[in-house]
Amino acid sequence: MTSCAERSAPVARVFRGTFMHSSGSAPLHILEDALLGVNEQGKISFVGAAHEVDCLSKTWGFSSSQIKELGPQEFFMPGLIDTHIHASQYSYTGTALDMPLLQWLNTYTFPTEANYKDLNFSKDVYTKVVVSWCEKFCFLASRLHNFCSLFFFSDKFGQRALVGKVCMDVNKAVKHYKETPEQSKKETNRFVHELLRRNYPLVMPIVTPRFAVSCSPQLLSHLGDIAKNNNLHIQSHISENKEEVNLVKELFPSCQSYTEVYRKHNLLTDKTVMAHGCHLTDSELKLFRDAGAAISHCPNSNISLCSGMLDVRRVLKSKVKLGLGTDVAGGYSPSMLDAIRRALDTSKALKIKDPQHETLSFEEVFRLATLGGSQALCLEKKTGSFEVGKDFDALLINPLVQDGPFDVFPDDIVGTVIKAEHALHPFDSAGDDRNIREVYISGKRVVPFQKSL
Ligand SMILES: O=c1[nH]c(=O)c2nc[nH]c2[nH]1
Ligand SMILES: [Zn+2]
Repeated sequence: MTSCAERSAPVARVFRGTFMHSSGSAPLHILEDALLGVNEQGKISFVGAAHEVDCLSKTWGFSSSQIKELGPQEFFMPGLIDTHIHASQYSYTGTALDMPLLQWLNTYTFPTEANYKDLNFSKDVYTKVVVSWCEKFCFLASRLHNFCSLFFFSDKFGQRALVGKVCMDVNKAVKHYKETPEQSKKETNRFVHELLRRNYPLVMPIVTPRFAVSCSPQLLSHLGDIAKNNNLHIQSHISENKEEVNLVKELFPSCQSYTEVYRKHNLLTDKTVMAHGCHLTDSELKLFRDAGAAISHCPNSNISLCSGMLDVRRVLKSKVKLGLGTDVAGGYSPSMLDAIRRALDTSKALKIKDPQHETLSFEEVFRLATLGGSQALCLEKKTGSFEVGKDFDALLINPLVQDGPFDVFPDDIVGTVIKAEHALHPFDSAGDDRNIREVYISGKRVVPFQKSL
Protein backbone atom coordinates (compact mmCIF):
# COMPACT_ATOMS: atom_id res chain seq x y z
CA MET A 1 0.00 0.00 0.00
CA THR A 2 1.40 3.44 -0.92
CA SER A 3 1.60 5.93 1.93
CA CYS A 4 0.03 9.36 1.52
CA ALA A 5 1.57 12.71 2.43
CA GLU A 6 0.84 14.10 5.88
CA ARG A 7 -2.46 15.83 6.46
CA SER A 8 -2.49 19.53 5.50
CA ALA A 9 -4.96 22.37 6.01
CA PRO A 10 -8.18 21.41 4.16
CA VAL A 11 -8.88 22.89 0.75
CA ALA A 12 -11.93 25.00 -0.06
CA ARG A 13 -12.46 23.85 -3.66
CA VAL A 14 -11.34 20.93 -5.82
CA PHE A 15 -11.66 20.71 -9.60
CA ARG A 16 -11.22 17.68 -11.83
CA GLY A 17 -10.61 17.89 -15.58
CA THR A 18 -8.19 19.30 -18.15
CA PHE A 19 -5.85 22.18 -17.29
CA MET A 20 -3.68 23.99 -19.86
CA HIS A 21 -0.93 26.38 -18.90
CA SER A 22 2.68 27.41 -19.61
CA SER A 23 6.02 27.31 -17.86
CA GLY A 24 9.48 28.71 -18.56
CA SER A 25 10.48 25.39 -20.11
CA ALA A 26 7.41 24.76 -22.29
CA PRO A 27 4.86 27.14 -23.79
CA LEU A 28 2.03 24.64 -23.33
CA HIS A 29 1.46 21.90 -20.76
CA ILE A 30 -1.77 19.95 -21.03
CA LEU A 31 -2.74 18.19 -17.81
CA GLU A 32 -5.51 15.74 -18.65
CA ASP A 33 -7.77 14.25 -15.98
CA ALA A 34 -6.05 16.24 -13.26
CA LEU A 35 -7.16 17.36 -9.81
CA LEU A 36 -6.46 20.86 -8.55
CA GLY A 37 -7.18 22.07 -5.03
CA VAL A 38 -7.63 25.69 -3.91
CA ASN A 39 -7.37 26.79 -0.28
CA GLU A 40 -9.41 29.33 1.68
CA GLN A 41 -6.97 32.08 0.70
CA GLY A 42 -7.58 31.37 -2.99
CA LYS A 43 -4.16 29.79 -3.55
CA ILE A 44 -3.47 26.54 -5.35
CA SER A 45 -2.71 23.87 -2.72
CA PHE A 46 -2.04 20.92 -4.98
CA VAL A 47 -2.10 19.74 -8.59
CA GLY A 48 -2.22 15.98 -9.09
CA ALA A 49 -3.52 13.18 -11.28
CA ALA A 50 -7.11 12.04 -10.77
CA HIS A 51 -5.95 8.50 -10.03
CA GLU A 52 -4.23 9.88 -6.91
CA VAL A 53 -7.60 10.97 -5.53
CA ASP A 54 -7.53 8.67 -2.47
CA CYS A 55 -4.25 10.04 -1.17
CA LEU A 56 -5.01 13.62 -2.17
CA SER A 57 -8.36 13.59 -0.40
CA LYS A 58 -6.77 12.25 2.81
CA THR A 59 -3.97 14.79 2.71
CA TRP A 60 -6.14 17.77 1.83
CA GLY A 61 -9.33 16.83 3.68
CA PHE A 62 -11.98 16.72 0.96
CA SER A 63 -14.60 14.18 -0.03
CA SER A 64 -15.49 13.07 -3.55
CA SER A 65 -18.80 14.94 -3.39
CA GLN A 66 -16.86 18.21 -3.08
CA ILE A 67 -15.08 17.72 -6.40
CA LYS A 68 -16.37 19.89 -9.23
CA GLU A 69 -16.02 17.87 -12.44
CA LEU A 70 -15.49 19.71 -15.73
CA GLY A 71 -17.44 18.57 -18.81
CA PRO A 72 -15.53 16.29 -21.22
CA GLN A 73 -14.88 19.14 -23.63
CA GLU A 74 -14.12 21.82 -21.03
CA PHE A 75 -10.76 23.00 -19.77
CA PHE A 76 -9.22 25.52 -17.41
CA MET A 77 -6.57 27.98 -18.56
CA PRO A 78 -4.87 30.77 -16.57
CA GLY A 79 -6.58 34.16 -16.63
CA LEU A 80 -5.59 36.37 -19.55
CA ILE A 81 -3.44 39.31 -18.50
CA ASP A 82 -3.86 42.60 -20.30
CA THR A 83 -0.66 44.52 -19.62
CA HIS A 84 -1.82 47.80 -21.15
CA ILE A 85 -5.29 49.30 -21.51
CA HIS A 86 -6.82 52.76 -21.02
CA ALA A 87 -10.04 52.71 -18.99
CA SER A 88 -10.71 56.33 -19.82
CA GLN A 89 -10.61 55.64 -23.56
CA TYR A 90 -13.24 52.88 -23.42
CA SER A 91 -16.02 55.26 -24.44
CA TYR A 92 -14.66 55.60 -27.97
CA THR A 93 -13.37 52.07 -28.56
CA GLY A 94 -13.54 51.04 -32.19
CA THR A 95 -13.83 54.55 -33.58
CA ALA A 96 -11.47 57.30 -34.62
CA LEU A 97 -8.51 55.29 -35.85
CA ASP A 98 -7.78 57.33 -38.94
CA MET A 99 -4.70 59.26 -37.78
CA PRO A 100 -1.15 58.64 -36.68
CA LEU A 101 -0.41 58.69 -32.94
CA LEU A 102 0.33 62.34 -32.15
CA GLN A 103 -2.60 63.78 -34.15
CA TRP A 104 -4.85 61.01 -32.78
CA LEU A 105 -3.99 61.99 -29.20
CA ASN A 106 -4.62 65.68 -29.86
CA THR A 107 -7.84 65.18 -31.81
CA TYR A 108 -9.64 62.38 -29.97
CA THR A 109 -7.88 61.28 -26.80
CA PHE A 110 -7.22 64.48 -24.87
CA PRO A 111 -10.68 66.03 -25.46
CA THR A 112 -12.38 62.77 -24.38
CA GLU A 113 -10.25 62.30 -21.30
CA ALA A 114 -10.91 65.89 -20.24
CA ASN A 115 -14.61 64.89 -19.83
CA TYR A 116 -13.75 62.79 -16.77
CA LYS A 117 -14.04 65.90 -14.64
CA ASP A 118 -17.74 65.00 -14.69
CA LEU A 119 -18.28 62.43 -11.92
CA ASN A 120 -21.38 60.87 -13.50
CA PHE A 121 -19.61 60.33 -16.80
CA SER A 122 -16.61 58.77 -15.08
CA LYS A 123 -18.78 56.46 -12.92
CA ASP A 124 -20.76 55.31 -15.93
CA VAL A 125 -17.71 54.48 -18.05
CA TYR A 126 -15.71 52.91 -15.23
CA THR A 127 -18.55 50.61 -14.17
CA LYS A 128 -18.88 49.41 -17.77
CA VAL A 129 -15.12 48.99 -17.99
CA VAL A 130 -14.88 46.74 -14.97
CA VAL A 131 -17.95 44.67 -15.83
CA SER A 132 -16.96 44.05 -19.42
CA TRP A 133 -13.27 43.44 -18.70
CA CYS A 134 -13.93 41.05 -15.85
CA GLU A 135 -12.42 38.06 -17.60
CA LYS A 136 -8.94 39.47 -17.51
CA PHE A 137 -6.45 41.00 -15.16
CA CYS A 138 -5.45 44.38 -16.43
CA PHE A 139 -3.59 47.56 -16.11
CA LEU A 140 -6.04 50.37 -16.03
CA ALA A 141 -4.86 53.82 -16.88
CA SER A 142 -7.30 56.34 -15.51
CA ARG A 143 -7.45 60.02 -16.37
CA LEU A 144 -6.24 63.03 -14.47
CA HIS A 145 -9.62 63.20 -12.69
CA ASN A 146 -11.97 60.94 -10.74
CA PHE A 147 -9.73 57.93 -10.63
CA CYS A 148 -11.09 56.82 -7.22
CA SER A 149 -14.26 55.48 -8.81
CA LEU A 150 -12.16 53.22 -11.01
CA PHE A 151 -10.37 51.45 -8.22
CA PHE A 152 -13.56 51.30 -6.17
CA PHE A 153 -15.38 49.45 -8.96
CA SER A 154 -12.38 47.18 -9.64
CA ASP A 155 -12.43 45.97 -6.05
CA LYS A 156 -16.20 45.63 -5.89
CA PHE A 157 -16.32 43.31 -8.89
CA GLY A 158 -13.40 41.18 -7.67
CA GLN A 159 -11.15 42.39 -10.47
CA ARG A 160 -7.38 42.11 -10.14
CA ALA A 161 -5.86 45.31 -11.41
CA LEU A 162 -3.04 47.79 -11.29
CA VAL A 163 -4.61 51.21 -11.59
CA GLY A 164 -2.72 54.34 -12.55
CA LYS A 165 -3.52 58.02 -12.56
CA VAL A 166 -2.15 59.35 -15.84
CA CYS A 167 0.18 62.33 -15.41
CA MET A 168 1.10 65.04 -17.88
CA ASP A 169 2.12 68.66 -17.60
CA VAL A 170 2.72 69.42 -21.29
CA ASN A 171 -0.26 69.58 -23.65
CA LYS A 172 -0.17 72.06 -26.50
CA ALA A 173 -3.36 70.80 -28.15
CA VAL A 174 -5.90 70.90 -25.28
CA LYS A 175 -4.39 73.49 -23.00
CA HIS A 176 -6.81 73.08 -20.07
CA TYR A 177 -6.14 69.33 -19.92
CA LYS A 178 -2.88 69.16 -18.01
CA GLU A 179 -1.49 69.75 -14.52
CA THR A 180 1.54 71.56 -13.19
CA PRO A 181 4.37 69.27 -12.04
CA GLU A 182 3.51 70.11 -8.42
CA GLN A 183 -0.22 69.37 -8.89
CA SER A 184 0.57 66.12 -10.64
CA LYS A 185 2.95 65.08 -7.85
CA LYS A 186 0.38 65.95 -5.17
CA GLU A 187 -2.45 64.15 -6.94
CA THR A 188 -0.31 61.07 -7.58
CA ASN A 189 0.65 60.93 -3.91
CA ARG A 190 -2.99 61.33 -2.95
CA PHE A 191 -3.98 58.59 -5.39
CA VAL A 192 -1.28 56.18 -4.19
CA HIS A 193 -1.91 56.72 -0.51
CA GLU A 194 -5.68 56.54 -0.81
CA LEU A 195 -5.42 53.26 -2.66
CA LEU A 196 -2.88 51.82 -0.22
CA ARG A 197 -5.00 52.98 2.73
CA ARG A 198 -8.03 51.13 1.38
CA ASN A 199 -5.90 47.99 1.44
CA TYR A 200 -7.77 46.23 -1.35
CA PRO A 201 -6.44 42.72 -1.77
CA LEU A 202 -6.21 42.78 -5.57
CA VAL A 203 -6.07 46.40 -6.68
CA MET A 204 -2.71 48.15 -6.57
CA PRO A 205 -1.43 51.54 -7.69
CA ILE A 206 0.93 52.04 -10.62
CA VAL A 207 2.82 55.26 -11.34
CA THR A 208 1.84 56.50 -14.80
CA PRO A 209 3.65 59.26 -16.68
CA ARG A 210 1.72 59.47 -19.98
CA PHE A 211 4.92 59.48 -22.08
CA ALA A 212 8.08 61.58 -22.32
CA VAL A 213 6.51 63.90 -24.92
CA SER A 214 3.91 65.19 -22.45
CA CYS A 215 6.03 65.22 -19.27
CA SER A 216 8.65 67.78 -18.25
CA PRO A 217 11.92 66.53 -16.70
CA GLN A 218 10.67 67.95 -13.40
CA LEU A 219 7.48 65.86 -13.50
CA LEU A 220 9.39 62.73 -14.54
CA SER A 221 11.70 63.23 -11.54
CA HIS A 222 8.76 63.60 -9.16
CA LEU A 223 7.17 60.41 -10.47
CA GLY A 224 10.44 58.48 -10.34
CA ASP A 225 10.80 59.53 -6.68
CA ILE A 226 7.25 58.49 -5.80
CA ALA A 227 7.75 55.06 -7.41
CA LYS A 228 11.08 54.57 -5.64
CA ASN A 229 9.92 55.75 -2.21
CA ASN A 230 6.87 53.47 -2.26
CA ASN A 231 8.34 50.57 -4.27
CA LEU A 232 5.60 50.88 -6.87
CA HIS A 233 4.96 49.59 -10.37
CA ILE A 234 5.48 52.02 -13.25
CA GLN A 235 3.84 52.13 -16.68
CA SER A 236 4.20 54.43 -19.67
CA HIS A 237 4.60 54.45 -23.47
CA ILE A 238 7.83 54.24 -25.44
CA SER A 239 8.96 54.25 -29.09
CA GLU A 240 5.52 53.71 -30.52
CA ASN A 241 5.99 55.67 -33.73
CA LYS A 242 8.93 57.34 -35.45
CA GLU A 243 7.61 60.90 -35.23
CA GLU A 244 7.33 60.49 -31.45
CA VAL A 245 10.88 59.04 -31.21
CA ASN A 246 12.26 62.05 -33.10
CA LEU A 247 10.32 64.46 -30.92
CA VAL A 248 11.74 62.90 -27.76
CA LYS A 249 15.26 63.35 -29.20
CA GLU A 250 14.53 67.06 -29.64
CA LEU A 251 12.93 67.44 -26.21
CA PHE A 252 15.65 65.60 -24.27
CA PRO A 253 18.87 66.37 -26.22
CA SER A 254 21.12 65.33 -23.33
CA CYS A 255 19.76 61.76 -23.32
CA GLN A 256 21.30 59.13 -25.58
CA SER A 257 17.96 57.47 -26.25
CA TYR A 258 14.25 57.45 -25.42
CA THR A 259 14.85 54.64 -22.91
CA GLU A 260 17.59 56.72 -21.28
CA VAL A 261 15.02 59.48 -20.58
CA TYR A 262 13.06 57.11 -18.35
CA ARG A 263 16.15 55.44 -16.86
CA LYS A 264 17.62 58.77 -15.87
CA HIS A 265 14.46 59.65 -13.94
CA ASN A 266 14.26 56.34 -12.00
CA LEU A 267 11.40 55.13 -14.16
CA LEU A 268 13.07 52.03 -15.62
CA THR A 269 12.97 49.28 -12.98
CA ASP A 270 12.01 45.62 -12.70
CA LYS A 271 8.47 46.82 -11.94
CA THR A 272 8.23 48.91 -15.12
CA VAL A 273 6.16 47.98 -18.14
CA MET A 274 6.40 50.16 -21.24
CA ALA A 275 3.80 49.93 -23.99
CA HIS A 276 4.78 49.42 -27.66
CA GLY A 277 8.59 49.67 -28.02
CA CYS A 278 8.29 49.13 -31.80
CA HIS A 279 11.38 51.19 -32.64
CA LEU A 280 13.75 50.40 -29.76
CA THR A 281 17.41 49.93 -30.69
CA ASP A 282 19.56 47.00 -29.54
CA SER A 283 21.25 49.17 -26.93
CA GLU A 284 17.85 50.24 -25.56
CA LEU A 285 16.76 46.62 -25.32
CA LYS A 286 19.91 46.02 -23.32
CA LEU A 287 18.92 48.82 -20.92
CA PHE A 288 15.55 47.11 -20.52
CA ARG A 289 17.15 43.76 -19.82
CA ASP A 290 19.66 45.19 -17.34
CA ALA A 291 16.86 46.95 -15.45
CA GLY A 292 14.50 43.93 -15.62
CA ALA A 293 11.92 46.20 -17.27
CA ALA A 294 9.22 44.81 -19.56
CA ILE A 295 7.47 45.61 -22.83
CA SER A 296 3.74 45.44 -23.38
CA HIS A 297 3.19 44.35 -26.98
CA CYS A 298 0.03 46.03 -28.31
CA PRO A 299 -0.30 44.71 -31.86
CA ASN A 300 -3.83 45.91 -32.58
CA SER A 301 -2.98 49.49 -31.69
CA ASN A 302 0.39 49.32 -33.49
CA ILE A 303 -1.41 48.47 -36.73
CA SER A 304 -4.52 50.60 -36.17
CA LEU A 305 -2.46 53.78 -35.73
CA CYS A 306 0.13 52.65 -38.33
CA SER A 307 2.80 52.97 -35.64
CA GLY A 308 5.04 50.00 -36.44
CA MET A 309 5.38 46.25 -36.01
CA LEU A 310 7.18 45.02 -32.93
CA ASP A 311 9.54 42.11 -33.62
CA VAL A 312 8.67 40.01 -30.58
CA ARG A 313 11.21 37.32 -31.48
CA ARG A 314 13.98 39.93 -31.27
CA VAL A 315 12.71 41.12 -27.87
CA LEU A 316 12.56 37.56 -26.53
CA LYS A 317 16.06 36.82 -27.84
CA SER A 318 17.25 39.94 -26.01
CA LYS A 319 15.84 38.38 -22.81
CA VAL A 320 13.47 41.27 -22.20
CA LYS A 321 10.20 40.38 -20.44
CA LEU A 322 7.11 40.78 -22.63
CA GLY A 323 3.34 40.54 -22.22
CA LEU A 324 0.40 41.41 -24.46
CA GLY A 325 -1.80 44.50 -24.26
CA THR A 326 -5.00 45.58 -25.98
CA ASP A 327 -4.28 49.32 -25.63
CA VAL A 328 -7.89 50.39 -25.98
CA ALA A 329 -8.66 52.82 -27.62
CA GLY A 330 -5.57 52.87 -29.86
CA GLY A 331 -6.50 49.20 -30.23
CA TYR A 332 -10.09 48.69 -31.31
CA SER A 333 -10.82 45.60 -29.18
CA PRO A 334 -10.64 45.12 -25.40
CA SER A 335 -10.46 41.34 -25.92
CA MET A 336 -7.22 39.58 -25.07
CA LEU A 337 -8.20 36.92 -27.62
CA ASP A 338 -7.94 39.67 -30.21
CA ALA A 339 -4.48 40.59 -28.85
CA ILE A 340 -3.41 36.95 -29.28
CA ARG A 341 -4.65 36.92 -32.89
CA ARG A 342 -3.07 40.27 -33.78
CA ALA A 343 0.24 39.18 -32.21
CA LEU A 344 0.23 36.13 -34.48
CA ASP A 345 -0.76 38.26 -37.50
CA THR A 346 2.08 40.72 -36.86
CA SER A 347 4.58 37.91 -36.56
CA LYS A 348 3.34 36.52 -39.89
CA ALA A 349 3.47 39.95 -41.55
CA LEU A 350 7.12 40.19 -40.48
CA LYS A 351 7.68 36.78 -42.11
CA ILE A 352 6.12 38.02 -45.35
CA LYS A 353 8.51 40.99 -45.30
CA ASP A 354 11.48 38.80 -44.42
CA PRO A 355 11.26 35.05 -45.10
CA GLN A 356 14.10 34.49 -42.58
CA HIS A 357 11.91 35.77 -39.77
CA GLU A 358 11.08 33.06 -37.24
CA THR A 359 7.34 33.37 -36.59
CA LEU A 360 5.85 32.95 -33.13
CA SER A 361 4.05 29.67 -32.54
CA PHE A 362 0.50 29.53 -31.35
CA GLU A 363 1.65 28.13 -28.01
CA GLU A 364 4.26 30.86 -27.54
CA VAL A 365 1.60 33.53 -27.92
CA PHE A 366 -0.64 31.68 -25.45
CA ARG A 367 2.26 31.87 -23.00
CA LEU A 368 2.75 35.60 -23.63
CA ALA A 369 -0.94 36.23 -22.87
CA THR A 370 -0.77 34.40 -19.52
CA LEU A 371 2.60 33.69 -17.89
CA GLY A 372 4.36 36.35 -20.00
CA GLY A 373 1.96 38.99 -18.72
CA SER A 374 2.56 38.00 -15.10
CA GLN A 375 6.33 38.19 -15.64
CA ALA A 376 6.02 41.56 -17.33
CA LEU A 377 4.18 42.83 -14.25
CA CYS A 378 6.64 41.23 -11.85
CA LEU A 379 3.75 39.14 -10.49
CA GLU A 380 4.85 35.71 -11.66
CA LYS A 381 4.94 34.43 -8.09
CA LYS A 382 1.24 35.29 -7.74
CA THR A 383 -0.43 34.49 -11.04
CA GLY A 384 0.01 33.41 -14.68
CA SER A 385 0.02 29.59 -14.38
CA PHE A 386 -1.28 26.69 -12.27
CA GLU A 387 1.68 26.30 -9.96
CA VAL A 388 1.22 25.38 -6.32
CA GLY A 389 1.33 28.52 -4.15
CA LYS A 390 0.00 30.88 -6.85
CA ASP A 391 -3.46 32.41 -6.71
CA PHE A 392 -6.08 30.45 -8.64
CA ASP A 393 -6.76 32.92 -11.48
CA ALA A 394 -8.49 30.91 -14.17
CA LEU A 395 -10.93 30.81 -17.06
CA LEU A 396 -13.22 27.82 -17.49
CA ILE A 397 -13.55 27.35 -21.24
CA ASN A 398 -16.28 25.41 -23.01
CA PRO A 399 -15.52 25.16 -26.74
CA LEU A 400 -18.84 23.44 -27.48
CA VAL A 401 -21.44 26.02 -26.48
CA GLN A 402 -24.73 26.07 -28.32
CA ASP A 403 -24.74 28.71 -31.07
CA GLY A 404 -21.08 29.23 -30.26
CA PRO A 405 -18.59 31.04 -32.47
CA PHE A 406 -17.07 27.89 -34.02
CA ASP A 407 -17.94 24.25 -34.73
CA VAL A 408 -16.27 21.07 -33.54
CA PHE A 409 -16.03 18.08 -35.92
CA PRO A 410 -15.88 14.31 -35.23
CA ASP A 411 -12.12 14.18 -35.86
CA ASP A 412 -11.64 16.57 -32.93
CA ILE A 413 -13.25 14.11 -30.52
CA VAL A 414 -11.74 10.95 -29.04
CA GLY A 415 -14.53 8.83 -27.51
CA THR A 416 -16.58 11.50 -25.82
CA VAL A 417 -13.65 13.84 -25.07
CA ILE A 418 -12.52 16.67 -27.32
CA LYS A 419 -8.76 16.51 -28.06
CA ALA A 420 -7.14 19.11 -25.84
CA GLU A 421 -5.21 20.96 -28.52
CA HIS A 422 -8.33 20.97 -30.74
CA ALA A 423 -10.10 22.78 -27.93
CA LEU A 424 -7.47 25.45 -27.26
CA HIS A 425 -6.56 26.42 -30.84
CA PRO A 426 -10.07 27.21 -32.10
CA PHE A 427 -10.89 29.00 -28.84
CA ASP A 428 -7.85 31.24 -29.21
CA SER A 429 -8.44 31.72 -32.95
CA ALA A 430 -12.21 32.08 -33.12
CA GLY A 431 -13.64 31.91 -29.61
CA ASP A 432 -15.28 34.68 -27.65
CA ASP A 433 -17.07 35.43 -24.37
CA ARG A 434 -19.68 32.77 -25.12
CA ASN A 435 -16.98 30.14 -24.55
CA ILE A 436 -15.88 31.58 -21.19
CA ARG A 437 -18.20 29.81 -18.77
CA GLU A 438 -16.65 30.96 -15.51
CA VAL A 439 -13.88 33.27 -14.31
CA TYR A 440 -11.98 32.80 -11.05
CA ILE A 441 -9.76 35.43 -9.51
CA SER A 442 -7.78 34.51 -6.42
CA GLY A 443 -9.96 31.42 -6.00
CA LYS A 444 -13.23 33.34 -6.06
CA ARG A 445 -15.71 32.93 -8.89
CA VAL A 446 -16.35 36.41 -10.31
CA VAL A 447 -18.12 35.43 -13.58
CA PRO A 448 -21.01 34.86 -13.88
CA PHE A 449 -21.29 37.87 -11.57
CA GLN A 450 -24.17 39.16 -9.52
CA LYS A 451 -25.94 41.82 -11.58
CA SER A 452 -26.96 43.54 -8.34
CA LEU A 453 -23.39 44.47 -7.43
O1 LIG B 1 -1.48 54.28 -27.87
C1 LIG B 1 -1.32 55.26 -27.12
N1 LIG B 1 -2.35 55.72 -26.36
C2 LIG B 1 -2.22 56.78 -25.53
O2 LIG B 1 -3.18 57.18 -24.86
C3 LIG B 1 -0.94 57.40 -25.50
N2 LIG B 1 -0.47 58.44 -24.81
C4 LIG B 1 0.82 58.57 -25.18
N3 LIG B 1 1.18 57.65 -26.07
C5 LIG B 1 0.09 56.89 -26.29
N4 LIG B 1 -0.11 55.85 -27.08
ZN1 LIG C 1 -1.49 53.19 -24.41
